[in-house]
Amino acid sequence: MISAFDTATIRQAEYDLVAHAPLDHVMKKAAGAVAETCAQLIAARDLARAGRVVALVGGGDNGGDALYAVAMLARSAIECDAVILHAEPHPRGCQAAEDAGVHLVRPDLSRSPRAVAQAVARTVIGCDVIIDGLVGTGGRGALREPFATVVTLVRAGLADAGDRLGRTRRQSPQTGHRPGTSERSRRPLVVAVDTPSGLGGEDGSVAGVHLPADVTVTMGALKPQAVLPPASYSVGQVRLCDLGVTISTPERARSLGAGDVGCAWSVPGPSDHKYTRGVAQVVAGSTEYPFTGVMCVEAAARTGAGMVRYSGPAEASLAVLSRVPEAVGAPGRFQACLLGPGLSERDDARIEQAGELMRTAHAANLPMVLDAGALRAWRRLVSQLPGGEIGPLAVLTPHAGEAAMLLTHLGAGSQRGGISRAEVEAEPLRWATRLTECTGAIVVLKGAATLIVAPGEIPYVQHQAPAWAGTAGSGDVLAGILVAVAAAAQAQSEQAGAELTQADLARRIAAGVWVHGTAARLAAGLRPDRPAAVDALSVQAEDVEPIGAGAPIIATDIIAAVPQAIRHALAAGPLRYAG
Ligand SMILES: NC(=O)C1=CN([C@@H]2O[C@H](COP(=O)(O)OP(=O)(O)OC[C@H]3O[C@@H](n4cnc5c(N)ncnc54)[C@H](OP(=O)(O)O)[C@@H]3O)[C@@H](O)[C@H]2O)[C@@H](O)CC1
Ligand SMILES: Nc1ncnc2c1ncn2[C@@H]1O[C@H](COP(=O)(O)OP(=O)(O)O)[C@@H](O)[C@H]1O
Repeated sequence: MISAFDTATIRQAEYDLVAHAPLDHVMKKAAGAVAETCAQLIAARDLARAGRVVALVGGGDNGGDALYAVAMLARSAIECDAVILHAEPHPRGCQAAEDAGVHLVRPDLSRSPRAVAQAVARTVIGCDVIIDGLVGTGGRGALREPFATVVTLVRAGLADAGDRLGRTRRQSPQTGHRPGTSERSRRPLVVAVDTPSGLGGEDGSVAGVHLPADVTVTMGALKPQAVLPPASYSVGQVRLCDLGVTISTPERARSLGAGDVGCAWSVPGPSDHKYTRGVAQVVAGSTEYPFTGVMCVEAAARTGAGMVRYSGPAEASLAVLSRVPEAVGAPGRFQACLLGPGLSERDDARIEQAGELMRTAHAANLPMVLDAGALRAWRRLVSQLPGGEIGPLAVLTPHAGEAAMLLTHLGAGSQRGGISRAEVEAEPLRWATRLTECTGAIVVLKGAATLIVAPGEIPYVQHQAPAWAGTAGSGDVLAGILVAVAAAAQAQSEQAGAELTQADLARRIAAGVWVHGTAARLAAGLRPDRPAAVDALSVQAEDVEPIGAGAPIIATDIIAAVPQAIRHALAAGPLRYAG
């Protein structure tokens, strides 16, 4: 499990730590992790020369970390510059850097932000690694000048370097030349100290310009920006430097890893059979989208449901049964239902059928997954339930557009009017939380990072899915996985004679989201574990996964890879013994 804590909590824990150990001692540990990371990245460039690092230094302890880091690198013969962008940089850090032979660049800070930024841009040209030590946890609000212009210009320079690299690659068919490893990684890599400068929001929101990192070496514990979108899209690979801080307050957000999923996963034993493994009922597909049901049903079956029942229009049923003959068309008992993928609001018969199943599930307190068409038909469906309440075991799976639509419909926005998709994308945690508050349901807000939020619970955020997963039908596959997971959770509770709780269901659903993302990774040819926050010193440079790694996939490829993803989770989970 990866846990992120509020910045204020971590800062307090750091204060408690430095009350017992000298701050410089702790800073040198932090700086050591940054230096080690830079050295690994440079080693992976396979250069004929020693490599060159430029640190951007602000006025706080974050700048101090950067200065100590370049001091360490300079002592191992790497050429280092430190650009001092504050009138009062960390004095002992400056001294250490100077003593180690770091070239200190001091732009005239009385000049315009553009002039200062140009001096920075000149210094970073041709370097291998930029250390971003402008601001860390002490950052407040949007970056001020000259940092904002410095960051804007450095970003533009990095984009340019990337473009030039792209042109080199495109030339290769004519020249027959294939860029080598060092050539391919010519763009300077950005290593953020603690947190990329400009990413200060506690809820993952981003205000103003920021410097995206390839690697973020974070100190003590993960900050919210490391896991919460959209900020988390700019942290690159996160490496945790364990300073030995102790935090006893609850997390801000958590992410399940393979081992957690392995623990949470229902595995059949000798006394199990299809009914104890969970029966999933799917209402999906329509005359307009007859194949949607195929994806939901096959995904549910491959996720391990004991049985999948399917209801849909005749042409869709035919498509489902010819692709998944194991599916059962007859109605009957079920432990969780999925309503909505490919459901057209104009298809009254199907909406009526979904409504009936929803009433059955609601009366029996069974989990139900509501996706796509069921979210659009919210008013018609939910008004039929006692008190118009969907219940705690409902799982809503909107993407940002559907979440905006539902929030608007529920009157959750400001008085001015509705909520837009862009607003949800800018503050996904805020709006997913609002949606759980309005409905009492578990909300799975889909995106590059998918949030799983239940009222009063610590939210889960899962980042496994590569961007290749954003393809038509991928959400239907997810919905199929989730109904199987929910059915298994309900079946297991029935076996144990206990009620399935919302918190337990939310955790299982997060495990299902992990399986979807990991299956997409495997299908795209990526290794199953996305490089994640781990011990700073144990990771190799090749663990930095570039954007665009992998290959295109279609939704059915994800389904095919589901068993392999589950196998990976079970292998990482606990050993299980019968009895
Ligand atoms: N404490 C510990 O135990 C350890 C702490 N460690 C490290 O220290 C970091 C925290 O250090 P910190 O508290 O000095 O804050 P830091 O992030 O450097 O920022 C302060 C500077 O930023 C400036 N500034 C703020 N907002 C700004 C804006 N919007 N735009 C522009 N400037 C802005 C602010 O300026 P001011 O507002 O004061 O004028 C001030 O100069 C933490 O992230 C970790 O890396 C490690 O060494 C391990 C041990
Ligand atoms: N950029 C992205 N990176 C990773 N996953 C993505 C990205 N964009 C979309 N996804 C995932 O793809 C799925 C798309 O779901 P949805 O929008 O409902 O598609 P559809 O309705 O076509 O099935 C979701 O699981 C979402 O998390």
